[in-house]
Amino acid sequence: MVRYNALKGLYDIEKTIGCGGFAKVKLATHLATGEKVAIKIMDKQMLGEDLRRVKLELEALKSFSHENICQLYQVIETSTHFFIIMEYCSGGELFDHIVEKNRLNEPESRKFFRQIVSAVAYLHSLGYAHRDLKPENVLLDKNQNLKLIDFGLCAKPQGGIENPLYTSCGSPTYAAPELILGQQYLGQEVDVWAMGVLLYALLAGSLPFDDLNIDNLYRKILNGKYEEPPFISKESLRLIRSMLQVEPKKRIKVTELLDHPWITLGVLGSVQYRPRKTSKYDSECVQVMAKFMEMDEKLIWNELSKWKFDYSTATYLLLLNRKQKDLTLRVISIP
Ligand SMILES: COc1cc(O)cc(Nc2ccc(C(=O)Nc3ccccc3)c(OCCC[NH3+])c2)c1
Repeated sequence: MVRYNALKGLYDIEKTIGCGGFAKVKLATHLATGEKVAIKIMDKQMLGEDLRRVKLELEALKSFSHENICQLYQVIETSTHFFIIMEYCSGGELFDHIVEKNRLNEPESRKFFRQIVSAVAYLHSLGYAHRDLKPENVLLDKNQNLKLIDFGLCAKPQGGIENPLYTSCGSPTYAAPELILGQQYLGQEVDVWAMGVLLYALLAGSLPFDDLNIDNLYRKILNGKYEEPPFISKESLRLIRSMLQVEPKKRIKVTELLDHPWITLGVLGSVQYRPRKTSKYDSECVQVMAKFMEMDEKLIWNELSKWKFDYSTATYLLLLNRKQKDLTLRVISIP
């Protein structure tokens, strides 16, 4: 196991839980609280011009605080590496959950899709588009709450989300027609298309557009035709159809999804997308830290409220986590 000096005394690395492109993700323990975290480790040499993307993603992650978005805890930058310490989503990938059950019924699909709508509406409200929504980037925590991950392709167009983007990115299977055609596009419209693919995957247990040959796949996406399995209800198919509109302007808007009849079926109200309450001062957690750091509470909060995403930020957020799980608040040692 490679040892990283930057993590010494702060985190204990256990195993690799994911790797892609220029990064690997490790399961680790935050030593001061004993809580599990995920650490995305990137070798700067291998990043090349992706270094700019990493910095964009970090700026984005620092501004996100939402129940259904994997939480950033700490950023450590050395001369050779970036370490992004994040929420550990112990329920693994939604994709595996769908495969395991073959497909999900409508109520379970609705529960997950409401959380996706909440997370994407929140992102869009901050002027960001995810641009790489796919089942592999949708994880679950141990209570089966959904967590969006991997904002390496997220974008905040200059001048606001209404302005077009040009970079073609994301995975072809979930890519909207305008992305494939290399046309300028709106991030939020591309996200709605990908949400349509996700909802289809939840209900059908398969993908609406799939082909091993990339040209056939592109043709199917541009054609916008897909199989409508008999076991999916008419209402569900109507909602999917409103998202998988080849013409971006004909596609339903995220704001229309918030109180869509399919989304609110039964007693469920419209989808809310307000931020998590972590930015609120929690005296119990601050007191626990103050006691162990032998510092004045006000001084601690003074530092914490700067949101430096240092080890103290990680400790505070992880103590909040423990409190929300009704676990004892303990700090073993803060270096
Ligand atoms: C903001 O959230 C981000 C941003 C980002 O750039 C990368 C990640 N990556 C993560 C975060 C957490 C996990 C994780 O907890 N995975 C896991 C846990 C238990 C069982 C199986 C997986 C992660 O997993 C990597 C593989 C997922 N495709 C990646 C989060």
